Amino acid sequence: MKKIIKAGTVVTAADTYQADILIEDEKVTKIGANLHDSEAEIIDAKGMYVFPGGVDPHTHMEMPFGGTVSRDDFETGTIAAAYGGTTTLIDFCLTDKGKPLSHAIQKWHKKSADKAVVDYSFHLMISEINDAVLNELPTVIEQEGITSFKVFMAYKNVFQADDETLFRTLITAREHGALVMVHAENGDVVDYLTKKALAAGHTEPIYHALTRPPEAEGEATGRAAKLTALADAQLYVVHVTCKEAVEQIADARRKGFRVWGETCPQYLVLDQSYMEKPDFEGAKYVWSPPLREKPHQEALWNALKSGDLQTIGSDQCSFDFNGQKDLGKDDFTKIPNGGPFVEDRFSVLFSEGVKKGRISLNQFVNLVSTQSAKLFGLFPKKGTIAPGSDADIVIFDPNAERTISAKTHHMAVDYSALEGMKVTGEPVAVLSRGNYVIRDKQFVGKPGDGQYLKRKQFSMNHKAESQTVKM
Ligand SMILES: NC(=O)NCCC(=O)O
Ligand SMILES: [Zn+2]
Ligand SMILES: [Zn+2]
Repeated sequence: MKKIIKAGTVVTAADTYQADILIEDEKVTKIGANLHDSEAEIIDAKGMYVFPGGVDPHTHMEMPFGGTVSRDDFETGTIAAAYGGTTTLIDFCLTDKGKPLSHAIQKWHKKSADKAVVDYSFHLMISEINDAVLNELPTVIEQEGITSFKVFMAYKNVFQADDETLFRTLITAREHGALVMVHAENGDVVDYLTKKALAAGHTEPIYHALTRPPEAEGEATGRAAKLTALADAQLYVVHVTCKEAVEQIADARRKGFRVWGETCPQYLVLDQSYMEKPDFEGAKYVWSPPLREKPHQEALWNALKSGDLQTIGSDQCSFDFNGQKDLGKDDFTKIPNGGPFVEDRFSVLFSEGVKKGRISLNQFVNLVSTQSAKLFGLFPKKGTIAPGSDADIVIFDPNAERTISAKTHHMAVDYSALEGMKVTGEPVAVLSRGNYVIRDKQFVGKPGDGQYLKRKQFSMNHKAESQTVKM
């Protein structure tokens, strides 16, 4: 069925203009004034922004972690994403040492294929480099279209890889045109500080933050950036939380190295003091790296504005407060790390960023959609509104006001980290490849309609930043 989105304000990373959009066969086919087609359904977007669907580069759906499994799966998680204006997400596929990579990838396909309501793809965790892994990687890249590898520099004795593994992954990624992602914290330092805190009898949630200082994140970020330079490779640092890490990324970029950084809405709007809430409520705010003291928020906003950080991920990894977070009631190290944000990523950035004058409208689109599509090999199919692009479109009321609450959100988790927060701006309708997933603020999609996306390789002549972003 053809559709024409009429009279909206179309916003891309590069432009803001008034136009109609014709959608045929899942694609945008025409953009212009006064478009007409007698067969098309007309969608009135007067007074609305028309954004490309959000691309969330960082989610963990139904992920085994911390002795439990993250609460939102590919069904509830992608429905919540759609409500929030996200039409593509890239989830982290966890591998097991000693097992074929294909084993993990098949597991992730099984979890997602019949459940996802919007399109999705996978990053692949690399925990070891050996002949078996090296032999399998060309298939992973060419047949599965997985062109980004994740290495954890933290979570000692669980996911943490050593520097040799990181360095060899970087070299391998360069050879295969893939992008390496790191969780950058010095896991050995964190492990030492954690043991010391526990030995001193400190068990409360706040000690999660106190044992993971910003310096440990800055050190690991700098180390990863330097190894990237040495390997002549390309690096994406996930969930950057602090000034120390931003400085390392900015420094590497100034020197011309191919290093990018992501932050998450939680680090922009919440701070370390939340972890001191009484009655164990601080556990709701346990992420790794942890929430930081308030001044770091300023550094992150400045980095988004200046371009030192380029993307916003949700790091969706939700655990119920009752029955999951409380695994750590007597020991902060047993609190499952992570929180629910896939639904709120887009509107929090609009409300706190654009509405409060911290970033421009076009920077907003770049951060929540375009730049992730470019870096992860999905552009221009995803991440923009242009003839030939998938018709992944958000019709957004910039003046709608609402209060975030677990009572009304669509994630499967029993709390919201943003309970009571007022935001301005809300998706009214969301299209995924031309089909409604959200209509009149209600979900109308279908589990299984989301398609798995094979992604392009990261080329050495990558043009990720060549398109001008309006400031
Ligand atoms: N960030 C977090 O606390 N949980 C999700 C796993 C990760 O990204 O490290
Ligand atoms: Zn992480
Ligand atoms: Zn994560």
